[in-house]
Amino acid sequence: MSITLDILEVGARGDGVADLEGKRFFVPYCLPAETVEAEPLDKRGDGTACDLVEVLAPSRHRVPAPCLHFGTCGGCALQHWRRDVYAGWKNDLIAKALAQRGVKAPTFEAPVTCEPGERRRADIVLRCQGKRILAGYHERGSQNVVDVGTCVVARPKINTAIAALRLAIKAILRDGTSADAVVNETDTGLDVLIRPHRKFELTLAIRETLIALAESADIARVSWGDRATAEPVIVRRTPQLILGDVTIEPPPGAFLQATKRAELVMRAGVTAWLGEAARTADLFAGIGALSLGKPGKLSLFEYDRPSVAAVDATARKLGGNRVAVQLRDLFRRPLSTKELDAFDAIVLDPPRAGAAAQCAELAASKVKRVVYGSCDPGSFARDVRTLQDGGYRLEKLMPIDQFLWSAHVELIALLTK
Ligand SMILES: C[S@@+](CC[C@H](N)C(=O)[O-])C[C@H]1O[C@@H](n2cnc3c(N)ncnc32)[C@H](O)[C@@H]1O
Repeated sequence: MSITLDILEVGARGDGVADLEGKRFFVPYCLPAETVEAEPLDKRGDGTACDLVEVLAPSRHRVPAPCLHFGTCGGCALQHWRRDVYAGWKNDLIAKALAQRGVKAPTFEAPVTCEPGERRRADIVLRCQGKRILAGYHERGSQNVVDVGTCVVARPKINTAIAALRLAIKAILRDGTSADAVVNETDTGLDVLIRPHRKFELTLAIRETLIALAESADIARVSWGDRATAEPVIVRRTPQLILGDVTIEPPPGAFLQATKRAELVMRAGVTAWLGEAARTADLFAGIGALSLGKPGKLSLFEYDRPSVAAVDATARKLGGNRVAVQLRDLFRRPLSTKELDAFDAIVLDPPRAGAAAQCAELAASKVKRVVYGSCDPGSFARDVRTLQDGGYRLEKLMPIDQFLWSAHVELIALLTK
């Protein structure tokens, strides 16, 4: 049975939040001050998740969504919100998380916003359903696949690859089977890793299909298999990322910042805020996108083997002993305070869970400058509180909206001691 709700705010997951008779409700695709009809579904946290049935009284900030799939596709949650008001909400997510942890925050730097058509990394689901191949993203809250013609946030070349993958995979998948494709746009072209969801022998016929796929969509490299064991089937050009004066060949399916603009802004933050630090450590370094090319000695720490191998190959090409990389699980074995004290500056850019154990060690260190990149305001605020208790000040913070129209937000921050 549906109920009528007044939406109070948009919560951290991008849903409208309402209170009715002391109970909390979460409704997708709503905006503050709207009255909506909603269908209560399941319990979620301290409230109930609902389906939106109808917007009865729309907000004056509601705008037409630019994508046909909006409302079904799980990729975007907030295309219906006027851009400036939406941008302010993203800043508030960070400010609220810091305030909840009692962190003293500076006035934020002007936020960096990314535009439609800028996403250079996409995880595409490929599924054979009867005679059809579906190629796109999961539906919101479901394992169903939305067959996406054009993704408005993705780079045009990624859309070309989705269309070509849909055609090519028809010759590979049988009814009821699926795969996914990590599509990265590098600085020298598309790098596609196809991961079948069950064991598939890489036959000659599949190889020929993948070679034809690469030709048809001008893909630089197509690989097959898991990230750890991926086999490049065709390399028409070497995928490369250009990081200042340094060039690196990312492994198939490598983590890339979601937009090139965000990568450049974050690199510029590291350069400007760390200055000429003689010895820098980059923790959770991935392929070194934030630090490679920096002056001085650089030590990178990362637990993904293919990324470490890629950085090591680049370090060897550079020669000398300026760049070193270590395979290390920083959740289980964070750098100790003593190890950290060997550096003048630290860059850290952990996954969504943040870096609790590493920040406990860092808080007790003598390191003067820390640049922290984060994609989760909650874990960031928790870690900064630990650093603040250890004597660090949060000096600068720049919000970066590289996950356009989702509830996620990136940021880069400077802490000093
Ligand atoms: C947000 S990405 C940042 C990568 C890099 N800084 C960049 O800008 O491309 C987080 C990185 O942390 C790595 N990572 C995740 N868990 C880790 C762990 N326990 N120890 C070390 N690295 C980890 C991931 O493999 C990934 O490369």
